[in-house]
Amino acid sequence: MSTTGTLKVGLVGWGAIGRVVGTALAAGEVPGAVLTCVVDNRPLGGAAPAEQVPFDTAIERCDLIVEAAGQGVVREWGERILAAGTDLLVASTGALTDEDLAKRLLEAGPGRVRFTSGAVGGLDLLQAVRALGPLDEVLLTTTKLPTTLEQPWMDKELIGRLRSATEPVEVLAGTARDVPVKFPRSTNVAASVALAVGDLDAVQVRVVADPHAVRTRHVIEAAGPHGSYRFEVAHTPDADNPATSGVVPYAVLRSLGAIAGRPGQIL
Ligand SMILES: NC(=O)C1=CN([C@@H]2O[C@H](COP(=O)(O)OP(=O)(O)OC[C@H]3O[C@@H](n4cnc5c(N)ncnc54)[C@H](O)[C@@H]3O)[C@@H](O)[C@H]2O)C=CC1
Ligand SMILES: O=C([O-])CC(=O)C(=O)O
Repeated sequence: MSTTGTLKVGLVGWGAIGRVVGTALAAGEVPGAVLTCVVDNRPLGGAAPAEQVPFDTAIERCDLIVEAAGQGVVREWGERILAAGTDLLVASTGALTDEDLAKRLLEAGPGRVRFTSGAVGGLDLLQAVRALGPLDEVLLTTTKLPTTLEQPWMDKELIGRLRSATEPVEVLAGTARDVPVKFPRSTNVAASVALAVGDLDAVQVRVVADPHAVRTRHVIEAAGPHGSYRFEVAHTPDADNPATSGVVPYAVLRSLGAIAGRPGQIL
C-alpha cells in the first residue's frame, strides 16, 4: 500500500467485469482504493477513466492488480506480479486448477494472491467446514444459456445438440480439476468452490445448457458427517457478455473493499 494508505489498483480487462469495477473505483466508491491504470490487449481510446498502460508499467505503479481478463493472464503474468511485490486479485480462478501454477504463485511472493468469490456464495462457510473434517460429497450444478457454453473443442454433433435444444441438456460432467479448463470463460465458479473446499477432485461438476435459462444458476450441494449445505444462486447475465453474471463485478468490488480495509465501516 502507498505511504498515503491508499491502495493503488491496476485493472486488467476492460470488459463486462472490468468496466463496472473500474468505473466504481474511479468514482471513489471503494474507500481506501484508487484506480491507477488499466491494461487491456485492445486499444481503449479514452473509454477507461484511467491511463491504459502496458502490463509492466501497471506492476510498477500499483499495489494490487485485479485480473478481470481471462485465465491466460493469470498464467502469463501471475508470478511476475507477485515477484514484484504487487498483490493479485484473481477473477479467473479456473487458472488455479493448474496445481503447478498455483504452487508457483504461492511460492512467488512477496505479493499475495487472492481470489474473489465471483458468481457464487457460501465459500466462507465451506472454508470454515474444512476445520470439522472432509466433506463426503460436493456437487456444483451450473446452468447457463447454450450460447455461453459453446467451445472450440466441441464436435458438430454436440454444437448441434446445444443449438437445437428445447430442454436442458447436460453438456459435461466432471470434477473441478477438468471442467474449468474446458469452459475457461464460464465455469470458474467450479474452481472457486474447489479452492474453498481445498480439493479439486472432491468437487463434482455438472454443466447444463438450458435455452430457457433467463438467469444463470449455480447450485452447490455438500454433505459430510458434520452437516449438509446447499447454496443456490440465480443471476441475471451481463447484457453484453451473457457468459458472465451481472453480480460478478460487485463481488470484485466487495473483495477490493475488504483488501482496502473498509475504512469507515463496521467489518
Ligand atoms: N469467478 C467468477 O465467478 C467469474 C470469473 N470470470 C472470469 O473473468 C474473466 C473476464 O470476464 P468478463 O469481464 O466477463 O470478460 P469480457 O470478455 O467481457 O472482458 C475481458 C476483457 O479482457 C481483455 N483481455 C483478454 N485477454 C487479455 C490479455 N491477455 N491481456 C489484456 N487484456 C485482455 C479483453 O480485451 C476484454 O476487454 C472471464 O474470462 C472469466 O475467466 C467471469 C465470470 C465469473
Ligand atoms: O458469471 C457466472 O455466473 C459464472 C462464470 O462465468 C464463471 O464461473 O466463469
